[in-house]
Amino acid sequence: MHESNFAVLGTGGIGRRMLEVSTEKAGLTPVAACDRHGVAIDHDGLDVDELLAATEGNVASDPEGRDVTTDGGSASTRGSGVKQTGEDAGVVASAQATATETPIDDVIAESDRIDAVLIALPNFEHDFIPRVADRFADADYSGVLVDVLKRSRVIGMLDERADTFRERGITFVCGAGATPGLLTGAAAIAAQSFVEVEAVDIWWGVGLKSGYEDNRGTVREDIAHLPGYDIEDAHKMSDEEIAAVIDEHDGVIEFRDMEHADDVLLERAGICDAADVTVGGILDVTADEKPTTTTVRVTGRTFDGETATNTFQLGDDTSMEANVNGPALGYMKAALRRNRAGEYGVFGPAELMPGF
Ligand SMILES: NC(=O)c1ccc[n+]([C@@H]2O[C@H](COP(=O)([O-])OP(=O)(O)OC[C@H]3O[C@@H](n4cnc5c(N)ncnc54)[C@H](O)[C@@H]3O)[C@@H](O)[C@H]2O)c1
Repeated sequence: MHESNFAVLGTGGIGRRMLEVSTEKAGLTPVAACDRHGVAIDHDGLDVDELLAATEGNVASDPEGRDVTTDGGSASTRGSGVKQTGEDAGVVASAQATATETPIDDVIAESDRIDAVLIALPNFEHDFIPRVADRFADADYSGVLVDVLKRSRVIGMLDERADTFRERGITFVCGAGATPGLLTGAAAIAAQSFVEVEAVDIWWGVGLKSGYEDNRGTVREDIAHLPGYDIEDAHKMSDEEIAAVIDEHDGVIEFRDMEHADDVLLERAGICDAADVTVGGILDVTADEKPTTTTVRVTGRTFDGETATNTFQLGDDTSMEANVNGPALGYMKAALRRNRAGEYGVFGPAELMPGF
């Protein structure tokens, strides 16, 4: 088995769990992790237990540009037990980390010794992740980049960079979380029974009571999918305003017709038209139980003229973190194999599945 090392950009709700899950995957050593305020790098392998203990209840997820104090908490989060700003916020609380104003550049400076980079950064500017990828390419990084982004429009921005990635020897896997990611891959497999796919319906359920504090970033981004909001609104809203939206829905928010990249990722793999894909779901921050079972339905026509629906469901006891991070690391391993074989460019999760 090949041993590979990797870095995590962003140690928020997702990135922290990425480090934790990686300790259960074979042949992966985390060697770098950063957030907005700090960076930890150890080419012999980070002490994940220490890093997780130091950052427990201490995620530096303060969205850029909002009013924050420097005394240990934004006005809105002080007293909530979640330390989001200030000198010891986030990864710098770990003995392995140092404070820095250039966390991503600090990882890039070491990237000639890093096989893969998992990007678990927020997506409040659509081109943020593509621009981060540019910085790696500009530094002549050669290796794997994986993101867990959600928005359809970002895939095209990455595609525009595919030639550069190929020149540099970068294998980029985009949209490799749960949805898009795990569920997109499941749809690609379910489609194999058919010669023509008519519809792909993705319906997710997330119960986030105990995980809410750690996943404020994701909840904020989800609110941008509600009618009347966009990501700029969600970015600028105070924590109180976010809480007010959640309260208006009694803590249970239903989303319809979300701009999730499952659509363009299935189209680019030749499975169906993007217009035939719908994504929606229910987020419940009042309970840990999923409010609805996460289900993928793929309807199509078989070679012998039947129309049928293949259905894939997640177990109700699998958490959002399990369904994002297991697949992200799994797709990273698939990308490492491709990278070693000299396959470079931009790949979606469906392209790493059986072909159509
Ligand atoms: N595809 C999926 O199924 C799925 C599911 C959940 C979350 N996500 C995505 O995962 C991403 C992360 O979500 P989260 O809940 O962990 O967010 P979060 O706000 O908790 O964490 C973001 C992290 O990025 C760091 N960060 C922000 N700007 C930075 C910068 N300029 N330089 C260095 N670090 C920076 C923050 O300090 C924080 O550690 C989001 O984009 C979200 O959409 C995808």
